[in-house]
Amino acid sequence: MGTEHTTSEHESETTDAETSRRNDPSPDGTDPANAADPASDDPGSDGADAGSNDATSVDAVVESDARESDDAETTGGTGTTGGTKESRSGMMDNDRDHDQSADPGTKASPPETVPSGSNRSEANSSSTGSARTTADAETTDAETTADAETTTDVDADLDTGVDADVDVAVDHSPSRDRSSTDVDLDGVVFQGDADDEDESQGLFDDLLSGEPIFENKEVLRPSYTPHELPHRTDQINRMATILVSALRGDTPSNILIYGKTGTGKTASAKFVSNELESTSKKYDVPCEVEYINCEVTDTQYRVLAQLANKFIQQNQEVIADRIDELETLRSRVEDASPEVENAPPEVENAPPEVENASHEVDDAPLTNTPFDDPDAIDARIEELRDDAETMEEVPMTGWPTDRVYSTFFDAVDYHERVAVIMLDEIDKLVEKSGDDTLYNLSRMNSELDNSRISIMGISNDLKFTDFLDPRVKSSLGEEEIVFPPYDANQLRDILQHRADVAFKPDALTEDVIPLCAAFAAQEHGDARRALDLLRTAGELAERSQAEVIGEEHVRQAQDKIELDRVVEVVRTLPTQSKIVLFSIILLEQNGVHNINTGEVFNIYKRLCEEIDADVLTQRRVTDLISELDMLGIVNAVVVSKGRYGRTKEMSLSVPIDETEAVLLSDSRLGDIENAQPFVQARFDN
Ligand SMILES: Nc1ncnc2c1ncn2[C@@H]1O[C@H](COP(=O)(O)OP(=O)(O)OP(=O)(O)O)[C@@H](O)[C@H]1O
Repeated sequence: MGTEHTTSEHESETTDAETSRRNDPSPDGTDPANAADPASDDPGSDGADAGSNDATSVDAVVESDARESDDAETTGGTGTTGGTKESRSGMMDNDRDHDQSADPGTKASPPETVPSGSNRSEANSSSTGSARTTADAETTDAETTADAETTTDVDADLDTGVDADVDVAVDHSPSRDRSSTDVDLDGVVFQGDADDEDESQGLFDDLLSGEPIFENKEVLRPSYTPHELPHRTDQINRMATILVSALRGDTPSNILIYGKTGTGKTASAKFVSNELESTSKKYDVPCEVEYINCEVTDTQYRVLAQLANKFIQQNQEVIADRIDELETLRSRVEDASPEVENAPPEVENAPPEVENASHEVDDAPLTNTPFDDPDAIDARIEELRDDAETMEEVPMTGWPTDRVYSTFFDAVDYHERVAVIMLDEIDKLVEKSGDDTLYNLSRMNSELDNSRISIMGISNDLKFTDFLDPRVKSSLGEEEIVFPPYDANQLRDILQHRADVAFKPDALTEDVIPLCAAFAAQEHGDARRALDLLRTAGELAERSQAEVIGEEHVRQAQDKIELDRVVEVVRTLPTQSKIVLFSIILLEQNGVHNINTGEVFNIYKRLCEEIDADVLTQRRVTDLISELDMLGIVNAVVVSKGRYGRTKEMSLSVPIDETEAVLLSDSRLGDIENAQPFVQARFDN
């Protein structure tokens, strides 16, 4: 396999990319918010028109006018976007004056804007069942009806087996189409319920009728990559300082990033990677970042296979570009050639100015190229095609690991480049499959001829390096960057930046952000939790058709998130723990306070017998209670009973009804029809 040194036209690529970004009204070129939001199909304005072409076209004009005005507003926002995107790309070349505050997310939000203003009133007036038609609409419809009504004779073979002449009155008018489709069968008129077929029942209209609170909800989702990361400037600058060597053609040191969950590790690393890649394109320095989430890709085989396939894909693109360039060069050589007989016929017939132009362009196209004659170009094109053909993608299973490794090795070394491999949740990879992958990756540079790799590991487990081979540990941890938890004030800033983009102006009362920040600060300064709270509070407010989000919505959101967490934890408990928890619930339901281990054990035993489960010893049950305590499901304290020794007294820390419902949804516990007798018998043993 030959070695290709890239000469692809990065400058023109960059320009194209920038142009398309400027023209694109969405924050990232693709706006998941708009794509995902069902309201973007403008349900409000369509309802009335279903089934009538005439009506549809009339309304479509009105609607498109309304949309045009919306679009005009949207375009204003687009300018901001382009500016922000462009300014971001200056980070690696020390142009840090970019305006991070102009977040692209501020722009266009078609789904929410459609139902508001003039479109909104049209939506409301036109799509909620028969009583919905407005006076204006009726006038227009009435005018249209007179001309539009036609009658068609249809031979219908009915179920009765009788051929009958059926007169179908087809009414093209909007109003008739909306109200009925009447079938006249030998004088008997069957009234079809056109409302059922052609119109919505207004299910969504009420929900759409309130002012939307969100401007762009996606900005609060975990999948959104923010374009500004307050309170992470130091960490971002440190990463940039280390990685800038990649742009100088040197190998950057490996980096390990630590920090608790939700402290912005992934968001910051991705931000820096995007900057690195866009700057590398700008300066035409081959540098790529490959991201792997090791929670999902957690074996050596899969990590290497995924990397190999990504590099193979990139190599194919590089080869295709190179072949294009060579073919262009080849045709310039042909055009410049005096041997007219070699020229294709259409060139002979071309108008004189075209022929002259092509001769003017280049008299000696091979000067300053490694090729002496056209045959050498052809040979190189052939060689590149062979390379592309021999690059075989790695299947997701089935190959021996050393074959996967060598395929990855060849792929990464195919041309000159610096590759940064970002291993998110790197501790999960080590936990699942040891440190072989990291060992192999960290010693690759000494064997690579054309390329260099650098590893960026991200982990929220500070201790995972304890399990690494000392060589791997020292190589991986060349640079370490710690992400401390956010405090409430920092979370407040983060939320404020996002809220400015996510919500309509004045959608939040002033205590909402501080409260979300305070709740999340209690959860070890987790920005993800803070954003979830804010989004959920907005959704709850929207659901209750409130005009603004208030403190009560944040509290409800906190309860909801907490409950969701509990439900998930309880649902995934092992059966034995579920039986223990169910015993505690039964005791609480019967008014027992300060429940002790003995009481729990007695009921637990009965329940196990009832559902044919193994009965564990009381000591094991005590351990399971401690685990439930650690998960925050029960609150257990050890109390001394004097000469009777010590015991655990416990109470439930989670909502009793919801927890019971989750437990009973387990097929084994759900079989217990009436558990009361077990509780009555709790003192029997
Ligand atoms: N400084 C910040 N500014 C804006 N948003 C932030 C900031 N820090 C974190 N976030 C947001 O918080 C969420 C969690 O961040 P991220 O995924 O980067 O955390 P993490 O430290 O990688 O967490 P984990 O270890 O659980 O993967 C993301 O939605 C991210 O956009």
